[in-house]
Amino acid sequence: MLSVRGVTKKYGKLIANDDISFEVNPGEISVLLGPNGAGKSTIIKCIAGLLKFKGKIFINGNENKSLLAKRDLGYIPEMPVPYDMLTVWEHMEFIARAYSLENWKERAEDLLKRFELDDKKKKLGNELSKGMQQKISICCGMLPEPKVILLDEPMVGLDPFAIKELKKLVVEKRKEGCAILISTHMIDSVAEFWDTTNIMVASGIAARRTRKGIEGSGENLEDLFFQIVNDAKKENGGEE
Ligand SMILES: Nc1ncnc2c1ncn2[C@@H]1O[C@H](COP(=O)(O)OP(=O)(O)OP(=O)(O)O)[C@@H](O)[C@H]1O
Repeated sequence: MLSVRGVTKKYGKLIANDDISFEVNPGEISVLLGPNGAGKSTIIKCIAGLLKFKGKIFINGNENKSLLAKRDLGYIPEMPVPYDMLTVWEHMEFIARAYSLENWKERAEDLLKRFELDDKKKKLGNELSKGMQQKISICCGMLPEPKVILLDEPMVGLDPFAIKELKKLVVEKRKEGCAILISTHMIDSVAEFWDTTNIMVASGIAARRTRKGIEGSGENLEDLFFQIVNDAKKENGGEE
């Protein structure tokens, strides 16, 4: 389970996350929606332990910067950063060693196959296309079988086959009981499988919904998103 409690993150004077709280339960796919600059990547980086912040974040009950929390956490960043001088297969080996994984080779082979990297095992990180970099980043993030998974704009740069495979993988992970947080602008790309959503506007959470709630009220997630963002803009004196 992921628990974010009262997180505030400032970059100098700019408040990027203002007292953010939410939870993602095991077996739940939660989507973080919001316009550019709303603060989605910042909260994901705070959860991943990459930024200092005020507040508390727990991964399965452990503070996010602890080793126990890191063991349970998988992070697929918005911008993949493969190691230039490691081959695709060496990326898998590196992660396996870093996490002291046992019996990982078959799983690594399977992941590489699913994302069509199995014939590119000898290619170096700096020889990969942007989409291939994103794919290796997904494989690296998933190899340790994390229980809490963060995906920041995961579909960007992927071809339709990889998008389909990633969606399948995410749904499988939900079935296995993982807590999954996906940040995206592409509402369509998560329409089939989201369970809960937090809509971020101007560094805060402007609305939360469950799929059941939306379906019960006859609302549509995309219409709701535009309405909430436009209302927030009006409140802030901006244009609609
Ligand atoms: N390293 C940084 N230094 C200073 N300001 C930053 C930094 N990173 C982000 N910001 C600012 O923090 C705010 C939130 O940015 P963030 O990247 O979290 O938004 P986002 O919702 O992920 O946006 P996008 O959808 O465009 O990726 C923005 O105003 C951005 O300019």
